Amino acid sequence: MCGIVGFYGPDDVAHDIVFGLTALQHRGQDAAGIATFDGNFHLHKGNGLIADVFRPKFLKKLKGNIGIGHARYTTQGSNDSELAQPFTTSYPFGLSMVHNGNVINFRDVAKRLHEKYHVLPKTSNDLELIMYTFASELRTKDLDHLSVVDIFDAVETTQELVEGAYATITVIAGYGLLAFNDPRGIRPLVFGRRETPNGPVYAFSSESTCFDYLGFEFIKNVGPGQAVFIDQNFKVHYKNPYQQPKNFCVFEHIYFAREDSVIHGRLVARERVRLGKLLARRVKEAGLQPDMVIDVPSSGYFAASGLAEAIGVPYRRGLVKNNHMGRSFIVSSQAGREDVVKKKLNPIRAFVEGKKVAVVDDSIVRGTTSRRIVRILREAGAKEVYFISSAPPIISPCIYGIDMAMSTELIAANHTEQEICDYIEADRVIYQSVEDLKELFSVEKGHGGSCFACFTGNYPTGDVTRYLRHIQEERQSHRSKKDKALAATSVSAKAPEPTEH
Ligand SMILES: O=P(O)(O)OC[C@H]1O[C@H](OP(=O)(O)OP(=O)(O)O)[C@H](O)[C@@H]1O
Ligand SMILES: NC(=O)CC[C@H](N)C(=O)O
Ligand code: SF4
Ligand SMILES: [Mg+2]
Repeated sequence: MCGIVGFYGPDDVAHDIVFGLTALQHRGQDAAGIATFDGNFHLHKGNGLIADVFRPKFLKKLKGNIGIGHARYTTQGSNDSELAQPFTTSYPFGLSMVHNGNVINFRDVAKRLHEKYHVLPKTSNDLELIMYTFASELRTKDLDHLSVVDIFDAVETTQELVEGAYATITVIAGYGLLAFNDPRGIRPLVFGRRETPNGPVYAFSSESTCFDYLGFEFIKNVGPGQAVFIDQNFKVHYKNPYQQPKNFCVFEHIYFAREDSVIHGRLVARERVRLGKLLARRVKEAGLQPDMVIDVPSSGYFAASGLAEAIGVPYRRGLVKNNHMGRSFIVSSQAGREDVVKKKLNPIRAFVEGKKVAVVDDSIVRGTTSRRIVRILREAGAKEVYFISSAPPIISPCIYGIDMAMSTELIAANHTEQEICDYIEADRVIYQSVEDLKELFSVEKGHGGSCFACFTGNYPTGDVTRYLRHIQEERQSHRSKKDKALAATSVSAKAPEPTEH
């Protein structure tokens, strides 16, 4: 995931950036960063949530009427704070860049940068590869008179060379604010504008929800291969330098994006209700007659309400979530995820006791959440528990910016539905069908093409075996380091045994 924003207007933009990132916090909790420019770049980044990283004293230093921000959910490299975005470079121009996504041909891109430009990325964050490819292409232009055509040319070469998913925003010092998407538009990016007494402010954001908070008017999606550049005179330039057929991530609709965001013209909440309604047929075919439908908060809510409506049984909130625990799925170690799930959800016994409960979640990834939930519902007295997933079984890793890259972790990649049901100790497991999902997001229904790779194994960028092999090795080494560190912390954080006197 990752949340990105960029602002350019007549006044300082740091506060807008912080508000914008806060609205996108659900997209990344590992680290956050902001870069602004007022003749010099001002950069502040660190590990943690937006509210922790950007205390008021740091905000004061972030001067400038142009800037970008990032909420990171690590998919490449480690969680170290120096790998947090934005990244900056000073040659051939001052550039500062953020991205959401994942580069999959990073070895080829790194090799070319080295051989052709003698550039060596300093870290393992894939953002550097996009940024240096773009910067290196700018070097080939007339550096005294960089034009909009030159900028879009450099975007085109970057889009041709860099494979994978990348929605990007870049401050080009002294020139303006640029946003471009990968050729297939896998990740979301929207463009908007707000009028102020001093002139217009332009903004880019991963999701439109951020515009609602900040009073921006939506202008357009920055879709497949598209680029938008706002120059120093606040003139907006559009170009589609290099496009491939659209393959927007369908999982953004199922889970990642916020319910109040509109993505490619579709309100996320409404699509989730539709997904819930589609599940009704499967529940009926299985002969299930639940007494109530409950959701796994928060992201299961809309699908649960859609299912309840379609099968004519009451919806209840049967599980209460501690909102301060964050998303378990994007915690980067298994031990950490289990800890979050444990502390996060509490059942309402009076509602579920003695009932046949259909519990709806957006998806089952590793099975950590579902297993725990079935258990707590049974402990609270539920007579039967049917676990219903509004996503189909996830059988293949995502390589486009979602951290479920290891097949070994995906429960549906290696187990039948019955085995999953046994593992999570439910009376029945029901999944959305891939056909129904494809029908809902079909080209005919005006959605354009979608990526369904984690449900089908067909990747829009073609054969990805080489990438998968490499990333699995890399993940394994980061994970084991992380899990060891977490285990060590939980031991040292344990209360000391009372001593006898
Ligand atoms: O099978 P698992 O590996 O447990 O992953 C699936 C769970 O992860 C997500 O929830 P999460 O707690 O991350 O966030 P949410 O509060 O936004 O639903 C998702 O909504 C599922 O509940
Ligand atoms: N989820 C993302 O978009 C991650 C962006 C980038 N690959 C990183 O790890 O920082
Ligand atoms: S593989 Fe799945 S999660 Fe990844 S981009 Fe495609 S649909 Fe989205
Ligand atoms: Mg969840």
